[in-house]
Amino acid sequence: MSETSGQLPFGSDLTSLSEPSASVPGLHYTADWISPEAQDTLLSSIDNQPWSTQLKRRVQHYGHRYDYGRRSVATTSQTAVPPFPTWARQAATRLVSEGLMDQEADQVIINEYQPGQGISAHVDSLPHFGPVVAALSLGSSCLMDFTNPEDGSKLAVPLTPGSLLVMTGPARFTWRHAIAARKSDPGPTGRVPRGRRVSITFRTLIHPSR
Ligand SMILES: O=C(O)CCC(=O)C(=O)O
Ligand SMILES: [Fe+2]
Repeated sequence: MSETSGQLPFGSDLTSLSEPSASVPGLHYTADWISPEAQDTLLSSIDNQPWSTQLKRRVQHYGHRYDYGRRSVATTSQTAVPPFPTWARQAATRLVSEGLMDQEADQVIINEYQPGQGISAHVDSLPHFGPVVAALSLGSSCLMDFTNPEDGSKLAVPLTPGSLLVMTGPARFTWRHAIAARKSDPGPTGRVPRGRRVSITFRTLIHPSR
């Protein structure tokens, strides 16, 4: 794999991608972190939540709400933010027991992407979130684009359903991550159409009261 750029193999046969960290220091990818059955169960739990389906890009927070517009952790609406459901607590505990997070996550965000939707390049808020960010992918695959603003290095990481992506060190603090707003991704044998993707991101808050 190229050190600074390139596209990893992407397609239905992608089962053994194991080292995007070879190119992005601090990035750890685990395919099949949860089974297909567990993915179905999680998606059902998420889909049975009584939240709005009217939002263009559906977002749900647990534990605390982070307001991307204001770049702050919302305090006024704390009571409107549900505590972790059991499945989120179990996953947060597992992340610690497997040594992937030092501290148990106390904030979870769920993002839903319909084909054509993405997320612009960013670093998760440095003042608000701790040193490890872990994202679990459900539903459709997609490519996540990592860019190092210091030297322009790029890497596209395929996120397959059931996979876990953990960002630490430079991957967390320096590199930007993004998902292009498009309906398909380039693959080795042509375009790979996207379906609905749901991600669950686990983070720790540095200042929960701010
Ligand atoms: O959808 C994802 O996997 C990533 C979401 C993300 O980067 C974020 O909410 O900060
Ligand atoms: Fe992010």
